[in-house]
Amino acid sequence: MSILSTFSRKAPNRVFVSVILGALAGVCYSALIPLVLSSISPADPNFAAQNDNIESVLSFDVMNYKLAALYLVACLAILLMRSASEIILVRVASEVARELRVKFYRQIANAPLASIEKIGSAKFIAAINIDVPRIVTGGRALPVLLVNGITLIGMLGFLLYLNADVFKLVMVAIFVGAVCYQLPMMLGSRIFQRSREAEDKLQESIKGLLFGVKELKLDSNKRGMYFKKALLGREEAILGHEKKAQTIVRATMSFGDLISFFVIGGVGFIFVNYYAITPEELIGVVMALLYVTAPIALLLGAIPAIAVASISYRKLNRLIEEIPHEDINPGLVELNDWQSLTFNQVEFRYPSDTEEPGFHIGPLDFEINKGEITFIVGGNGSGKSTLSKLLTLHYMPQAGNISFGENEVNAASVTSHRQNIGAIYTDYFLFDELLMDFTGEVTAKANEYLRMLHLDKKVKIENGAFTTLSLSDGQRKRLALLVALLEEKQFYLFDEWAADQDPEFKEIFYNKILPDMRAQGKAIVVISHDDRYFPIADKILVMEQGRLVKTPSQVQLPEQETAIA
Ligand SMILES: Nc1ncnc2c1ncn2[C@@H]1O[C@H](COP(=O)(O)OP(=O)(O)OP(=O)(O)O)[C@@H](O)[C@H]1O
Repeated sequence: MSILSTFSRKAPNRVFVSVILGALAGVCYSALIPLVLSSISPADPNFAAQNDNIESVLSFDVMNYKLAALYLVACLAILLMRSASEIILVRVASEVARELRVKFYRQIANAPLASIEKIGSAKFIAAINIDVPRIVTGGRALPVLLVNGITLIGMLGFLLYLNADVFKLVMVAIFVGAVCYQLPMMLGSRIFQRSREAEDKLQESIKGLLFGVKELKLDSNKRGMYFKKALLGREEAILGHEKKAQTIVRATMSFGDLISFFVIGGVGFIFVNYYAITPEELIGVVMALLYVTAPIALLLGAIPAIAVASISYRKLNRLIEEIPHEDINPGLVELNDWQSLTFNQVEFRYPSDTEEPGFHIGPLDFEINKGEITFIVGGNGSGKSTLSKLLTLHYMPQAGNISFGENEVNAASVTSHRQNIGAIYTDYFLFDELLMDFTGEVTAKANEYLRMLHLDKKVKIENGAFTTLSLSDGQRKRLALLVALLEEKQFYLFDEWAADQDPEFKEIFYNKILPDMRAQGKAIVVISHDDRYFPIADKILVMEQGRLVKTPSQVQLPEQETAIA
């Protein structure tokens, strides 16, 4: 079983001990009935001597005290071994959950950006929040399966010892019962699978609700339609699947519970008429069959959790397989100093799921120099953000090459080149922690930037973290700029940074910060529609339909050098 193998890969020794303890608990369980029966059976040769075999323990008369002591020991052994088996496996399950999540974090961090964008965040969140806990729940049900499975085997052995014909009857009943049980269970499992697929889509809708709550609140009609189509529609679909699957599973489980009573009835009312069976044997058989109903019920109860866990396990593994590992050297290599970043015949195309080919960019040829400010301008959808991801090495060229000075960017060096790049994208993320070594010098600089960006009254930096992120959009973006500046990179890209800043901060950004950075010898690329500030640029690249164009058709450029494709 794949879940058990995951558990045993994680902690082979502990899982082995858990299995052995579970098995021993099952053996002890199955020994309880024979012990009681041999104590009270009149057919027992010791029975006659039982009255002589009474001991007083704690002022109670205990008949057949040796067997009683054995019974007590078996009970205590069951208690200890079953608890230990379950505790061990539950702990391993928690560790497996943590490991699965960490594996996932690493996989996401090491995946190419294009793959993460294609798969979409909802699927990742669903996997972490739905599949991992289900796998753990399924794992926790394994000891139940084990203890009760062994008990069942033990009791079957006891039945064989009591009466071979009854044993055969029970085996036939188990076979027929298992077939009748498995078929609907498989159907239920398939419906659970459909429900799980629907949950991915629901996560997407929940994301829409959270991120689009402002728009939805403004328009009741829109909100109603969103609830109906995206949320309730998908909820209904999941509910329908779950109800169907649970009905099948629960009905099948109840049928499974009854199998042993059918067998008891069959033995008590029919079997006795055809086969010779002594009353003592009959009592033993009926007791064993009654006793076995509880393990069967527990066994059957554990199966749905394990079936659901298996579905989640497969789903998780499929997703893990779907996330490619970026085939690059994760280590750092020595790089030569560089003055220019060069694009040489660079081309990139988005993959497409339709007949229509994905957006294509290139071939692009240009240089970005240190000590210069380069603007990238162009209309919506012209490919500026796509180019920004090529410039910051998240997308790799599918043709042509990118070099920093003499160093061509390749799989061996890309991680090292990325260390030299700082960027604020349009969909930037602001971490509340400043993830850097905080020396006195850095603190002084951070405080200076806070003052310059008029944030010193709003935010402080304490223990390497911002005291608050409850800020306006413009203020948050200024904090992102502060972080970027503190990182002291050689090459910076700002994608529409100033778009939501008021004139005062636009002025500071374009006429103070950028020129200061240029004076420090940084290479700076600014994607912008702020044509008022185009004069500060040393070079302007104009994008149109994925290409650099000579004549800007959508933007009015100042009289200045325009870089050409
Ligand atoms: N992740 C993606 N997968 C597939 N196609 C994409 C993806 N991102 C963008 N595109 C496509 O690439 C084209 C260029 O988009 P891009 O975001 O680069 O333009 P842009 O110039 O930055 O536009 P804007 O000024 O509106 O931000 C668009 O037609 C878009 O459909």
